[in-house]
Amino acid sequence: MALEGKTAVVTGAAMGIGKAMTEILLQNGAKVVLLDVNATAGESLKEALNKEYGQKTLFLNCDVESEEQLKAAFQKAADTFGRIDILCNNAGILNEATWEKTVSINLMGVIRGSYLALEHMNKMSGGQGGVIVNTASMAGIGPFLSCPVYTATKSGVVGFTRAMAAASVASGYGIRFNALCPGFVQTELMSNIVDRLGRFSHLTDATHKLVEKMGVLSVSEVAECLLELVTDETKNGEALVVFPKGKKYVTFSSLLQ
Ligand SMILES: NC(=O)c1ccc[n+]([C@@H]2O[C@H](COP(=O)([O-])OP(=O)(O)OC[C@H]3O[C@@H](n4cnc5c(N)ncnc54)[C@H](O)[C@@H]3O)[C@@H](O)[C@H]2O)c1
Ligand SMILES: CCCCC[C@H](O)/C=C/C=C\C=C\C=C\[C@@H](O)[C@@H](O)CCCC(=O)O
Repeated sequence: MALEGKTAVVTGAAMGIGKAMTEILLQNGAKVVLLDVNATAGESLKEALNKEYGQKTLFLNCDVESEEQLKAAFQKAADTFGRIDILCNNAGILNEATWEKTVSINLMGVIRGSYLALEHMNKMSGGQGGVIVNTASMAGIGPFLSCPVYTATKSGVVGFTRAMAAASVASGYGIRFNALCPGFVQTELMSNIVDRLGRFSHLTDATHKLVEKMGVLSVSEVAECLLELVTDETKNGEALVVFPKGKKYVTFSSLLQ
């Protein structure tokens, strides 16, 4: 998929991985609608990006926990740029103390965004198709001992993404669905780890040891992998794991073989 003339929506776009995703999509010719609850960071980033890339971005203050806000944001995106071709369901938090909120944002927010995007992208209802990339985590592939609920949300994102990829093929939606599964990435989400682990804060040292063992990625390394999942039209139903040493497409064994 060439990105010139295409429009992307990125959730959690104001900082971290979402900001890097936004930048690489702009660098490759797409228009980008940034959605985030952090209006200060989002507006500031939009201004900076419009200076660098021309009027090719829109920032909308949007909470992925809200069906109403997401619905309005997708409509504004379509009204402004005429189409939605790419969705990056990236917004996410890590907080085992507020685990219901973690589920609502990380998993339910991805489902909400995917279903609302279908209304605009689905070839069976007048859309032009496209691609949806859901930001999961390496914790969505292997259990992360100090974050069981976070692990559950990311495992759910992987499962939902793969099922939607199959449903899309069977239904003729014309939309590819892929999961992006980074290891540890240097962002705000990795700050104050002890406070994020809630009842598992006694496992902070074990977590730090895992970080040391696995290393830490830059947001740019993750964004490069997003670009691959967006532009390579052979990729559908994939889970791409990203490590500091490289990347790997996960092979899932079939239960029927
Ligand atoms: N940092 C890592 O080690 C790492 C690794 C793998 C996966 N991830 C995932 O990557 C995604 C981005 O995380 P990050 O590391 O860039 O974190 P971050 O905290 O730096 O950025 C997250 C962004 O999402 C926004 N956000 C949070 N809740 C929101 C909501 N309800 N609605 C809209 N926006 C919201 C925040 O305001 C922020 O701008 C998350 O899904 C996270 O689980 C992170
Ligand atoms: C505290 C920061 C949280 C960041 C969350 C983010 O999503 C990153 C997750 C990164 C890695 C998760 C790794 C999970 C690994 C498990 O599969 C574990 O079982 C691997 C054991 C590795 C080993 O000891 O050989």
